[in-house]
Amino acid sequence: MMTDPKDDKFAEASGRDEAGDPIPAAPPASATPVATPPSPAPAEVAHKDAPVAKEAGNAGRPDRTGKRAAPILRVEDLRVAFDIRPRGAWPWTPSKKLHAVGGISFDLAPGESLGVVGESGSGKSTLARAIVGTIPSTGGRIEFEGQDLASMSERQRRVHRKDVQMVFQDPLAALNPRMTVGDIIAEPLVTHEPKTPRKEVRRRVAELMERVGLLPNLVSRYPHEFSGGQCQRIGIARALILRPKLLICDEPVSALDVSVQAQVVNLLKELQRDMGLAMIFIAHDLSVVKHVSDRIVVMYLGRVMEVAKSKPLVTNPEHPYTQALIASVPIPDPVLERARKRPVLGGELPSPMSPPSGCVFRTRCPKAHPDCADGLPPMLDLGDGHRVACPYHEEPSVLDAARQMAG
Ligand SMILES: Nc1ncnc2c1ncn2[C@@H]1O[C@H](COP(=O)(O)OP(=O)(O)OP(=O)(O)O)[C@@H](O)[C@H]1O
Repeated sequence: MMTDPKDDKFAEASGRDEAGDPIPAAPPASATPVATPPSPAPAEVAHKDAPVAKEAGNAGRPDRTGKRAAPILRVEDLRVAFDIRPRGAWPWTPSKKLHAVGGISFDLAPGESLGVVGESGSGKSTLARAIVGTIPSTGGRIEFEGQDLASMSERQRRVHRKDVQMVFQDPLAALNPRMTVGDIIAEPLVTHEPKTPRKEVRRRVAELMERVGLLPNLVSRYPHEFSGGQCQRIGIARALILRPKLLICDEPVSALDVSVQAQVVNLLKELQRDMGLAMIFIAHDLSVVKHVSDRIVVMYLGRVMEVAKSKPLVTNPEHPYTQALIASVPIPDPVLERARKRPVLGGELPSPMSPPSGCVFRTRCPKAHPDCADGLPPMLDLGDGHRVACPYHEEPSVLDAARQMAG
């Protein structure tokens, strides 16, 4: 089973998280161009008589009194579709709809960290952009601090843009090559709070550079003088300068070397905890997501397949898709990896222009039943915030089959 710490690419962890899992270690710094200081869907059509969860989410952590905090973010039956017109088509040719997000629901509590995993094309970035407000939703509702995003006034939108910040996948591409690092980090502050005295701007930039592990005296350098990991630290500092309440990290480490990935993952985890940030951490790699997330949402073709706290999701996944994702995580040791037999997720992700009827995963599901084509599977509540969109989740796990194959 992939959750064995030995199988994990962060296995050289120096400590353990509260779930008892190893946390990624900060490996020795790789050669870098400049010095870095020591780093400080609700059920729609149920086709079984099964208990149905109202939401695919769960408003976050209990506070000291045991009460659950009101969610900072509530996503309810969110849909995002794009109009697609074939290249070279006549202007009057009717466009087709590409359903990138097809009815997603979850909650996020203040200070909670939520992982979102799924293959490329499952709608993760579209979900992120809809929450930030850079693309409109075509259905459902996004509430931030109780305010419906779609009906916000211009003033409320400005506040929302400050409170919700993003860290992007390609750090170098996300930074303006003509601006100094100091100006890049300061830009959101100067734009949103233009009356901030220059001395205070400089102070906050220096403080953040130090906090993310960059020497403040590099403030006048340009992005090309930094390594990929350092550029991502610059991107993180820029995202934090407005002291946001929610940080959305969209594949923040996928473009980085594996050794640097662990450093950046650790940094994000530390910042999230120390600053009490709510965080959505998007990645296709479950072994990265589990280290930073209190809970994980598993997406497939624009829909939620499973939601649970990180530990149970990884050790006891219920949905065949989650099981297949876990079974397909490679083992870093090439000998063990060659010896391992694992069920490979067959076929390609279907086109979101014409998704399968019923359960969208059924065309690749090793457990598919004929009635999976009949209607959307119910989102079943297994207790403790664990929800799964599969009425056949109690059948033997795909992972059990993998273990048997491996002998
Ligand atoms: N602006 C757009 N116009 C048309 N289609 C889009 C647009 N943005 C995304 N899509 C499509 O929506 C679907 C979901 O894309 P999205 O980028 O959200 O997935 P993802 O899970 O983030 O994948 P990746 O990990 O590759 O970024 C894909 O089929 C993609 O081609």
